[in-house]
Amino acid sequence: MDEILRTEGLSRHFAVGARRLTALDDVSLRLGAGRILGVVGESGSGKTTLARLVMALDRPSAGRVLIAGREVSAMPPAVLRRARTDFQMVFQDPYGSLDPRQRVARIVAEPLHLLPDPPRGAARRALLAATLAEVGLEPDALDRFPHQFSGGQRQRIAIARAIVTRPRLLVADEATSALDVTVQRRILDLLLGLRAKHGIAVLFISHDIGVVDEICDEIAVMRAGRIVETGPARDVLDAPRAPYTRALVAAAPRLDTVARRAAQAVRPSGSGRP
Ligand SMILES: Nc1ncnc2c1ncn2[C@@H]1O[C@H](COP(=O)(O)OP(=O)(O)OP(=O)(O)O)[C@@H](O)[C@H]1O
Repeated sequence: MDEILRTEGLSRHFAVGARRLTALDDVSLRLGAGRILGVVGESGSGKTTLARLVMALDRPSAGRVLIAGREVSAMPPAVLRRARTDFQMVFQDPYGSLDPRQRVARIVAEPLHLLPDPPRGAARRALLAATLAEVGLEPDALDRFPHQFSGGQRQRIAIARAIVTRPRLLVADEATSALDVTVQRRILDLLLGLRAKHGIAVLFISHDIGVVDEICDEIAVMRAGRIVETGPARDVLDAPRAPYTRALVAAAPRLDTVARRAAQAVRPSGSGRP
């Protein structure tokens, strides 16, 4: 496997008063180039902590993060800054994650300062317009402000910002959770399109197993900071081994297919596939 992301024995403890809280406990994951790995689990299971460690926004208490073979969790700041062109993040809140005072051109261009020789003038404008086209927005969007766009369009702007340096890894933390179902579908299609066209790998973090089902090749199920089950999406969803995964699949609210799987998963003899 041409590996883009690997975490090895990743742990993160926080001091909460006199107590030590373990947010992440010995998490080892691998993500191949151009693959989509879903990390699913309920609130508080450690998903955002994992995302922040992968993005090197936080340092692990133990273990390490390697992106394209380089240990980002131990890089000095100047080296890390350059490496960041290779991995970018899309956040949950399409309203809060874009600065309302800046025009879209400025917002999307923000990561370009990480490049050793950022494009300027007409070349910069052309790159920004081409990047907007990649996410399905017209070039005139560059001169507008975030409030002039819908939630789904804002998330497209956030994705444009994340791909402007042509990263090989996107970390999407609940990136579709604030959107209604039809808009959510279109954003998932956009991520799938970017993977197909550019081979971008995605670490797709969500509490929603139905959404994960729609987009992911592999799934890691998290509970209380630990991975309880991991494997190809079809295997994990069609025949969950861990009781916790079975309960998650059974509780998935939306998709008929998921409900069908849940019925199978809870049948005593139910390891068969639909
Ligand atoms: N900076 C921090 N200080 C103290 N505790 C923290 C900190 N960050 C996270 N935690 C705790 O770590 C645990 C995991 O939190 P995390 O945000 O990673 O979970 P999550 O799965 O992303 O949940 P959610 O979907 O609600 O964001 C929680 O108990 C949380 O309260």
